[in-house]
Amino acid sequence: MTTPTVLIHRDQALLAQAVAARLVTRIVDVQAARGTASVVLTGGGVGTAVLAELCASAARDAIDWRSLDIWWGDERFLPTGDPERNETGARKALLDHVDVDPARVHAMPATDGPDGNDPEAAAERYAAELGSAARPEDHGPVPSFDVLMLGVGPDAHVASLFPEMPAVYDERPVVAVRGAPKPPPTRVSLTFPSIRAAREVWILAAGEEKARAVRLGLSKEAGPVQVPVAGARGRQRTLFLLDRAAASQLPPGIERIASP
Ligand SMILES: O=C1O[C@H](COP(=O)(O)O)[C@@H](O)[C@H](O)[C@H]1O
Repeated sequence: MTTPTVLIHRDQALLAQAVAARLVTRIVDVQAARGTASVVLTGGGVGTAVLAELCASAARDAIDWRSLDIWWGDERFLPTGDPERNETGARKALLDHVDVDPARVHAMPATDGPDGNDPEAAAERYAAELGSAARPEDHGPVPSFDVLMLGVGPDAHVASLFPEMPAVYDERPVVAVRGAPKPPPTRVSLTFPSIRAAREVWILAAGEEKARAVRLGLSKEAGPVQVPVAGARGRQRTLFLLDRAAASQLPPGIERIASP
């Protein structure tokens, strides 16, 4: 697993702008090299703010939107269009405003989808969709995503992998989560093996309430079972992209790069 690099921006607004700019550069670079790129989106405050900033940026036109695969790291298992669904937030902030190929927007199933109110079946369906997109060179059941973004909860959860819950031990690519401590209780989530298949994992956190989770995620004090963010690492690169408040309790010895 890669050692994280920490980048600190002044506040959440600047963090979201900087991550949006970084995302454009990453996608454009990958598309220039390979023709297509893949990103995994996150829900949550910063993740959605990044998409809104990307939508507002003139540089968004540098992306070949039709050659981009869009996946999700987790989803709240609710009906299509529910405002609490991560998909709904992403569509409103960005996807409804750019020329994506609908066949390449891989939303996680909703409760009104083909499996109805069965999150285990929805998880299996999403795993199958990921499996179909994986190529031999990925050497695994999911694609080697070019960028996988994750928000962090104050309890250090990432995607819908909550501390000490069964999903943190699961080796399948996608799991159903029942009884999540943060509403809604029923969710679908990528697991650690799928997250770690990504070439780059970007952890996004803003605000004082995330400072402890960020510190634990960067320290050796606890492992991924207790501190899921500590288990989220990319194959080639792991970035912790923070605002100053979220970075206010970093463990000693962590290399950090700060912007004004
Ligand atoms: O419920 C969720 O929460 C996390 C973190 O959200 P935040 O608003 O505290 O940043 C998010 O990453 C995840 O996708 C979402 O389902």
